[in-house]
Amino acid sequence: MSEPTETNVLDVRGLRRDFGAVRAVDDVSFAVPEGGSLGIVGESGSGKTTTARILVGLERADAGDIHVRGRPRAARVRGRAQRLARAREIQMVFQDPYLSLDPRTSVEAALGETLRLHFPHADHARRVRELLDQVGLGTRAADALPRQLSGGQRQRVAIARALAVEPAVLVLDEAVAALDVSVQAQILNLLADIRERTSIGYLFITHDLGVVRHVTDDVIVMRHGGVVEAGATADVLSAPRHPYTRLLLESVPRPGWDPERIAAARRALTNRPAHTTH
Ligand SMILES: Nc1ncnc2c1ncn2[C@@H]1O[C@H](COP(=O)(O)OP(=O)(O)OP(=O)(O)O)[C@@H](O)[C@H]1O
Repeated sequence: MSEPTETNVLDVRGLRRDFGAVRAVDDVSFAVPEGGSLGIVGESGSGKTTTARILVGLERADAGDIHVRGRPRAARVRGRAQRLARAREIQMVFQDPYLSLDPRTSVEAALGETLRLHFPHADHARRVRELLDQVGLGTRAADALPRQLSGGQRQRVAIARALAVEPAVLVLDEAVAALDVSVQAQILNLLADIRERTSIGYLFITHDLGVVRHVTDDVIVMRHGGVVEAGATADVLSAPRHPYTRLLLESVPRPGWDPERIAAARRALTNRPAHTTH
């Protein structure tokens, strides 16, 4: 893999994490160019979330390194200034914004709090309006509490709060999985618009190949902690090379979907050694 560069907002090399005997993340490497969008797909337990948690600093890596805009991401931080600088590198949006939004804090107060922490001297009222506008929420939403908003609106608030920090990379961990299909489409369109207007890089962690197809340029497929296939999304989805990727694609329900055939393919795959690459 090439050296970390400043034109890549994110470079990850040789990431590894063991939990006892389980190798949750096994020599995982990838890069996200400026303004790029990478999908990480794989079934439950394949190591996607652990990878994301290492990136944002919720979990430590046993090996590997992470560069943001060509600079090494510190494994440990000391003090407030370093912690804030680190948060400005990578922000994460989770599946359930209920868990990350304080139920007693209005949208405006939540955004204001983040802005005060990171940009104490800026004009916060103006920036709150800009952020609400950027995520398609009118200023009327400013006074609302999380419970007064729909799931899609809450996710817009979570995205606005992440953007408030002006991060280099936004990690979206199953960020649309809990939403209705039509709301999902709205949020994915919103994220695509934001990407067009900024140099932010996206990392979409998802089990949903439909999401990957619509919003990522490149994709890596994870299985048992390792990367079994990587490439341009269009190529990987139209001509998958690894049997596991083919199985994932066949598992997407569609007309003519045959559960028997998928079960047989799954059985065949289970008998293969876990770490074959092609
Ligand atoms: N804190 C932990 N302690 C022990 N094992 C863990 C821990 N976190 C994850 N694992 C194990 O690591 C492996 C990868 O889990 P991970 O959650 O990263 O997968 P995933 O692909 O994100 O799955 P999901 O979509 O269900 O979140 C699994 O075998 C899981 O049981």
